[in-house]
Amino acid sequence: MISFKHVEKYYGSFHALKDINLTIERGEVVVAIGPSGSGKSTMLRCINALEEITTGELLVDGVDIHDKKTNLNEVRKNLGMVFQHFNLYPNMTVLENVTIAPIKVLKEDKETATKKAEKLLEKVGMLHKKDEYPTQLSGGQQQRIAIARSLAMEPDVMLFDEPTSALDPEMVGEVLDVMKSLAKDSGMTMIVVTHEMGFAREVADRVIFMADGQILEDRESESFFDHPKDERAKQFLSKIINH
Ligand SMILES: Nc1ncnc2c1ncn2[C@@H]1O[C@H](COP(=O)(O)OP(=O)(O)OP(=O)(O)O)[C@@H](O)[C@H]1O
Repeated sequence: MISFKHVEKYYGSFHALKDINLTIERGEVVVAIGPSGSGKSTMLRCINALEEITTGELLVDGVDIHDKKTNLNEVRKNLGMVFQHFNLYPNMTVLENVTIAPIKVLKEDKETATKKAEKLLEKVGMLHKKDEYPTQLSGGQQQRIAIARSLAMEPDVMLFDEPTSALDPEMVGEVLDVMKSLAKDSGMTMIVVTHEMGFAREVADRVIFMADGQILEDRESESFFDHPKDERAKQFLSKIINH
């Protein structure tokens, strides 16, 4: 469903992604880990063309998204993205934040969009806040709403870019719990960039370890955590675990 073939990415003269080859199948939960600056976010952002690739090929459901002729809006409808910062609309209620895109983009009528939004808000434990405004809510609550907002577009794939790293520690768990249930109950294809190793170990089917713009490991999660092969992956894990 997502396929990188020999993808290279430069920012000016800086080589951010080096020969990335990666295939992600429908329903897989893939977690990308690695040191800061290793290219994880860049890789994720290339998938919905928030970043352009320099060379190589990147297919999403068979569509070459970096082909100038591709209608990116169509492709992006199927790719939900949750960022570190939640970017909710501050002047809209929680419910309006979740219904706006389905009404405007998917042309759903208000009643259908509202029913769907309420179900999703219930799923992320935020239905009781539907008439409040984002600024009245905690970071963890806002991030759960951001997840509901993405899901309202009924994407095939959810991309998460360090969704818990801007949160106070006591709020991380509630967001990870929502993501866990999404991974386990919905069969959603998910690609998650995170520093949360417990989450990766528990939820990921596969782990990708990146360093210096390269994928150094791409393996089933359990085997990766039990026996990392790459020296840098070993060091990375031992540093994180000893912290
Ligand atoms: N717009 C940009 N212009 C120039 N360099 C960039 C840009 N975005 C990212 N980079 C550089 O590319 C490298 C990879 O960045 P990226 O954000 O993908 O790393 P990351 O692994 O996600 O790191 P972190 O865990 O800190 O978010 C970094 O060295 C970063 O400074």
